Amino acid sequence: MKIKIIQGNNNDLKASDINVVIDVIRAFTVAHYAFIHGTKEIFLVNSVEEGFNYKQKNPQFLLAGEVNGLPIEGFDLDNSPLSVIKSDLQGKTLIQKTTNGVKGTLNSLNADAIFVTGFTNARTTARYIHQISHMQKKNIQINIIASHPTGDDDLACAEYIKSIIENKNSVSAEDVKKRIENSHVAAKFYDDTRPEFNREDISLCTRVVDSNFVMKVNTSSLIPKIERINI
Ligand SMILES: O=C(O)[C@H](CS(=O)(=O)O)OP(=O)(O)O
Ligand SMILES: [Mg+2]
Repeated sequence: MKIKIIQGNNNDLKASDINVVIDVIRAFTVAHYAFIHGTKEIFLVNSVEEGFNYKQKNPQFLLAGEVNGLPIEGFDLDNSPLSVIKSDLQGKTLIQKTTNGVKGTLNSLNADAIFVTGFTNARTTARYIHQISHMQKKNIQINIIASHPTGDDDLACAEYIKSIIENKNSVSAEDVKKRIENSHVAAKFYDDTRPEFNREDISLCTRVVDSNFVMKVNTSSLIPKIERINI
């Protein structure tokens, strides 16, 4: 098995067996809590305009995401896990647009299987990938994409996932949590002059939330979507 960690949301990746795209702060933490709170599926779009166009055709869908980390006028949800856990998302379909996680995923579709995760579901996702990769006969190629180009939050999580897939378990969850909290990406959430960013979001991003599902991208629809795969 070959596992490569790649940073950034705009990589030109060669075809692989499995891609795992990580966004801890905050897109795939949002996605994980959204599924826990009943979301059915999450379509991924590259731009605000694409989101509005898709919503126009499907007015019952909810738009979620950010530009520069901030809420988007006309969207139903921002990119905050705190907002998500306070919302009724039972049976809802979301359309998600974010800077790193969503963009990084839409640029990582060249694989037989694509998973997304934050830290909350990292261990579950890594154990699942460990399992399925050992069921394969061939020497498989796995890319772990830490979607923030420079953020240690996603990189720490990528190293954690890699160590679990390899069954080395050499990176502790506690260390990853500290690296997420100390990453430059997290700083604005602790800055009292930026009340639009809530530190509770980082608290929600740094918990292990055990759940019985992984988040897999379905590329067979016109617009790729994240689905909940029960394991
Ligand atoms: O809203 C977020 O957490 C980020 C944007 S920024 O890094 O805060 O500007 O988007 P994401 O795609 O969730 O990394
Ligand atoms: Mg991020």
